[in-house]
Amino acid sequence: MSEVRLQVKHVSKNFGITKALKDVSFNINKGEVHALIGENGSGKSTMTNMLTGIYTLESGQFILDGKEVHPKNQVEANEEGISIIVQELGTLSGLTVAENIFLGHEDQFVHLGIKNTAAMNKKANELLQSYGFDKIKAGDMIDDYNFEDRKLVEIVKATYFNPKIVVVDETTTALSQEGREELYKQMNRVRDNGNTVIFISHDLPEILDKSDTITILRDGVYIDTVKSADVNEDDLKKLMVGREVTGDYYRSDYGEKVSDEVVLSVKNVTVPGLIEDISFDLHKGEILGFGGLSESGMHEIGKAIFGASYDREGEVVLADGTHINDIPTAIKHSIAYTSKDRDNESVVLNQSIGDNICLPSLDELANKAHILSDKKRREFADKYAKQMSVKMNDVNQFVSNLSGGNKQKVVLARWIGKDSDIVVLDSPTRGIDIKVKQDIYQLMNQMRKNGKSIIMISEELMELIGMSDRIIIMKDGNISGELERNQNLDENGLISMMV
Ligand SMILES: Nc1ncnc2c1ncn2[C@@H]1O[C@H](COP(=O)(O)OP(=O)(O)OP(=O)(O)O)[C@@H](O)[C@H]1O
Repeated sequence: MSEVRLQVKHVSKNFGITKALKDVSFNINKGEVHALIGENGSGKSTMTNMLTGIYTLESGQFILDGKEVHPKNQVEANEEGISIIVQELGTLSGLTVAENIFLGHEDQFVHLGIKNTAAMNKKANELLQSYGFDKIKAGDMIDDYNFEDRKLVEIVKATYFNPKIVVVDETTTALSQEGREELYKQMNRVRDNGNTVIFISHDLPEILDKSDTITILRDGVYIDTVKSADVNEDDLKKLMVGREVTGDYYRSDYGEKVSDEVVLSVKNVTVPGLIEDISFDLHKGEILGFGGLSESGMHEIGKAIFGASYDREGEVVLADGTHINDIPTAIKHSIAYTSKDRDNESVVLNQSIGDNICLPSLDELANKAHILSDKKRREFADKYAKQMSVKMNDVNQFVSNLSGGNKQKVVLARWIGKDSDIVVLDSPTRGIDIKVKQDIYQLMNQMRKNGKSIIMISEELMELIGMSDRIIIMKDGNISGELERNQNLDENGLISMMV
């Protein structure tokens, strides 16, 4: 019999009229990776945020190794032996790598009121080296590192002190293949030390492969706890959604000819240090996929097209000869863009769902006197929020209060509302549950059939293979290969061009 590490007892949490968790009880054992799954907004992060002191526990109990814990913040949670790697950026700008790793635990480096920065950096460098993250230097500002490397720093921060429970909240889809492997390695290490990982992910094959036990939540209600070895993907889908999930997931067509009409040309584009002399054409009605490792430069392609790169050289030209050099010109000429760094670059967190959805469409929605009525704003936002199944009370709710997947749906709703002709999607289904993922794939397929052109940049090799007419693979800032849509493509074929 495995020993119980954490008892979740009658836990409930309300946010205003939203009942995020309703009387949830279950146990988590020592020495296991325990997955927590459920659709967007089902209460997974609310549960783990309370356990890790990010939210306050409203009613119910967390019993850790037989003792009730009630952390009021993350530092207190760490002291109880609980840590978390969050969905979005969990490191703080303006601090060094070492300061981030030891945030809230600097006391160990303070003597007679003076912080010994050299000692802190030395300890941090030793840790980074022991994880094999030598490329990251303790004394550097965290801002000098990209999203992926900052996640690696978070892994160190959350695991170096050998905690009893590490929560990994929807982190893997923010990482490239190499980053994921690093994370899995650390998750296994935690488990092999007899400790516990609470693992949140929407990737069901990954859940089945990496976890020992799975607890399912639906609409804030506890559904079941099962052994991973006893279930398959379809069982999990049914438990999550409450009914059989059927129908095509990805596109099912092969051999359809893509139009020769070029809608956008990228010519000799260089962003110093990131991408070098990149050229390609995008065709009408085409889904063009971009894959690669984190340092490959593929995420910069989206920014470069949208006029959002600093120091870009070369040209991005539309079929009518318009040059895209800045974001307003891109939006004016019907280009849409969603960034991988959702909270910093895609949504305006401190604005409502309605404002976020209407943002690029304000000109079209306003009357001749440039006034936008509240009714019109609400109707427009409501229509597209509902089309994307955003789980919300109403469109006046702040985006900062939405679950991660629902924030992503708002970003997509904005651009569907705008009805752009060229849509650049960086990591479009990150953090999105299986049902909405299926909707998004169908939507992309419909957009393609309607003559829209899509660039999809993704770490998800299966979605690249499943959805793209053509896939460009990037490596070290250059194009390392190109593949046409065909039934025989597999992940290994792509990976061989990426590494
Ligand atoms: N700070 C908050 N204020 C108001 N409502 C919130 C807040 N945090 C979460 N909620 C709501 O609680 C519900 C559960 O959200 P939660 O983030 O726990 O879902 P989740 O299962 O983690 O979803 P996802 O898979 O999208 O990350 C949602 O309806 C969400 O909008």
